Amino acid sequence: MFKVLITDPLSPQGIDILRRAEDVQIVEKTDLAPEALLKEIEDADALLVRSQTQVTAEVIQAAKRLKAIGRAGVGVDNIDVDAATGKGIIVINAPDGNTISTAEHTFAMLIALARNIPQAYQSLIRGEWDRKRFVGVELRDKRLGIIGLGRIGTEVAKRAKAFHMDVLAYDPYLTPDRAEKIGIRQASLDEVIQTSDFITVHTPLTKETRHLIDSRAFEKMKPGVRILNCARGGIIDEGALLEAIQSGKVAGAALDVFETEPPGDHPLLRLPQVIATPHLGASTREAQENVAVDVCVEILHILRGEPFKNAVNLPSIPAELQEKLRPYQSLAENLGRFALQATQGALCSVTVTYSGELTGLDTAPLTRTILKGALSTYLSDVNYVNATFLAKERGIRVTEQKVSDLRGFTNLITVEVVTDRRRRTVSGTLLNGLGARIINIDGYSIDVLPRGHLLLIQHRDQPGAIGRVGTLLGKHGINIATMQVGRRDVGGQAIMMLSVDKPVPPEIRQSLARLENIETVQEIDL
Ligand SMILES: NC(=O)c1ccc[n+]([C@@H]2O[C@H](COP(=O)([O-])OP(=O)(O)OC[C@H]3O[C@@H](n4cnc5c(N)ncnc54)[C@H](O)[C@@H]3O)[C@@H](O)[C@H]2O)c1
Ligand SMILES: O=C(O)[C@H](O)COP(=O)(O)O
Repeated sequence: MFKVLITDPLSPQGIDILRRAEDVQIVEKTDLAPEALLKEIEDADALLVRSQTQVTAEVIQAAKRLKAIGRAGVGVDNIDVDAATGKGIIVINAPDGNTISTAEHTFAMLIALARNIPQAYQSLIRGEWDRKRFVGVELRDKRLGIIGLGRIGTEVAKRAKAFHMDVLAYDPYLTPDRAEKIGIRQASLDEVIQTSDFITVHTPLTKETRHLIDSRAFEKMKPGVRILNCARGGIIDEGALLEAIQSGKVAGAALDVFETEPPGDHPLLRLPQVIATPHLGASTREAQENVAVDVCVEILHILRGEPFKNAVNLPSIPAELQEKLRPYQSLAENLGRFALQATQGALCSVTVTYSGELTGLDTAPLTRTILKGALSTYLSDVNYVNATFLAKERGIRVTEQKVSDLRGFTNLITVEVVTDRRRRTVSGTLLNGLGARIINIDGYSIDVLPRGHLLLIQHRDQPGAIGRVGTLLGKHGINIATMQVGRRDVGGQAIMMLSVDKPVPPEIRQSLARLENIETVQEIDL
């Protein structure tokens, strides 16, 4: 039974999906105090949140079984994604479900800001009839500067064009092709800031975008500019905005989000030029249904070990590529495990070489699997999510290359590991209809099924060495299932690769290593 903890209000349409799942126990506790969350998360398998719950490193550390954190929405700035990645916890979001709602909300704010609608309404319900004070401005022919032209920014741009606005956008990751397709002009941040009549931000809140609009930016703006933030508090420096409004530089601002939420008695909210909503961008029935359904479906997939999408801490793999790589996954993991177990010592670097039909594919997911296999030799909590992160954290160099040398196979994966003790190279292939095989170790050709208990013995190619190994294992009741011998020169260095029916205890391995002409003995468990 999987415990799914829900700590922010989620649409019942999503929760019902989990309710119908026989392997899920739902614990729905919104407004948990931080201490109570630390307790409740301990035995949870998944956590579902919106933007309110602060999923800090402390919360993630307290979790003993957590496999996934689902964000029913876009922004994950309330989740310590690095801490989750370090612990191998998948973080997913629901990026598409609230785009239209947030774009429409931004547009509602834009019009309300241009025509002073909230202020006029307040005045009217106070019993006044003031038509002079609330004279607004038209949107037609005004320049709208959009900072961040992703999903929401693009929808805002389309609506602005319908209102005959002159749309300019700054987004460092926007290609000229996309800008042309949307029908807007791409510009530098400075041009957007200096020439726009309205400026709206639609970036995530990151180290790069925090206070992207600060006092220096306000200085460069056109007098009378109007500012909108329906993305994240903190992209605009609230102190600088306050000064810019008070000085008369900025004519008005529309804010849906704040650096601290709720903002409390914020000085910006006391200014008549500021209109605001309490983070309502995604608050429509449609958006909430969309994001809750999306995230609940995906969380079930993750818990059940099925393919899923929208992971924030994993690169997304197109379904077609996943299909092509799937047969190689187990070989890749076993090559990683084999290489490091056969080598021992502190891992310094891993080089993976792909040949044959693999050269035409994006093999990064396989390299990640190889790393997972290798690191699982000495780390207990390594998984597909944190393998690359843990390797980086430990300063392990990971290199991927593609070559045409196939040695007669249609596909070939070669893993070279370098530890503080030695270097080892292991190659494997997927044989058509016969499954995976390890076909080479350090240049010695072999043919071994990568599974079960294996013994890798390095010896000198002398008469009697093989017999002595067989006799000693037999004496201790260890049955040899298969044995392969590889050598380069007669009488020189050689290897034996044995698969045995049960684990070989350390004292027997030591006895084997003391036999005449035997040099090293490594046990490998796959
Ligand atoms: N108010 C709300 O209720 C609400 C609802 C949904 C989303 N949001 C916020 O809106 C943000 C945008 O959502 P989205 O779905 O459009 O995301 P998105 O990922 O589709 O778009 C973000 C865009 O910002 C751009 N960007 C990143 N760094 C930038 C920088 N330094 N300068 C300029 N552009 C930069 C990216 O290239 C991308 O195109 C989310 O991150 C979230 O914080 C708020
Ligand atoms: O990033 C988002 O999706 C929005 O800010 C919505 O946040 P919410 O789920 O708390 O409304």
